[in-house]
Amino acid sequence: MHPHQPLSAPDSYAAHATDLTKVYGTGDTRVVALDAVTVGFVRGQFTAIMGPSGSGKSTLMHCMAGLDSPSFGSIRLGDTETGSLNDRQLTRLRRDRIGFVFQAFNLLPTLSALENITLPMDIAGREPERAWLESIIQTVGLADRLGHRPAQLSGGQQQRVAVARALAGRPDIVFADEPTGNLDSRSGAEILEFLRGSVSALGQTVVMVTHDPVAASYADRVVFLADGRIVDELHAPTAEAVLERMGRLTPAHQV
Ligand SMILES: Nc1ncnc2c1ncn2[C@@H]1O[C@H](COP(=O)(O)OP(=O)(O)OP(=O)(O)O)[C@@H](O)[C@H]1O
Repeated sequence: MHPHQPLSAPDSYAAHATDLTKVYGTGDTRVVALDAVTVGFVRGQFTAIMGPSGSGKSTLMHCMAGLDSPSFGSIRLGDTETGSLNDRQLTRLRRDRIGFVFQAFNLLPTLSALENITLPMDIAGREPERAWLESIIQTVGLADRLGHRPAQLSGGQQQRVAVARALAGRPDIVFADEPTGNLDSRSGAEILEFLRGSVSALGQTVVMVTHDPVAASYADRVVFLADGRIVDELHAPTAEAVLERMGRLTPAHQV
């Protein structure tokens, strides 16, 4: 062993991108959405990704989660280089090791809350760990709603189902894309508390794209993107500090 190991040894990252570049289109329509981004998400941390509209937040998340493929560069999830996987292996990795929460909940309308929560595991043929599942259902406060269909639940309750679904399989990492974007501030705060609690109490790793400085203040770290590059980061952020940094990144014509 080398006596001077770096503080963040490679295996301390749940996900890591090196020189990640994504180019859409060609010629006149060519857009460099990500420009040689190198970033790591440490296990057991809650990271928020912020930046002006079009700065590459969703592209970064989609590439890291294996929903989109990089033009150049490499991505590691745990110790797996995703570039070396074929489509089937990538689908399985997404299913087994990644949890997703989307702005639009994405629940299946014909299934009950409980069936939605366990669906990814049912598809994978995995038995949920009972104690874990029950603790998640308790934590998100859904115990008395498990038989309800999504249409019988409020937006906040539907998003709680989606968070429980993302956590149920104990994924290596949860990616949340604007999870509070469709919620009133009280329901949004609940969802952020659950995500925060899954990191602090359960050791989950969460990466969340958001436009909201208050939402970002629940994270351990905020990474700021502008024009496809990481331009800044904040640790232990306050909403005020995030707002101030965002103000410096947003071009005057967008204010
Ligand atoms: N499928 C696509 N085809 C072509 N261009 C795309 C595609 N997806 C994204 N882009 C472009 O890449 C750039 C980054 O987009 P991205 O959606 O990652 O930004 P964002 O920061 O998530 O924006 P927003 O906050 O508005 O959601 C933008 O210029 C966008 O127009």
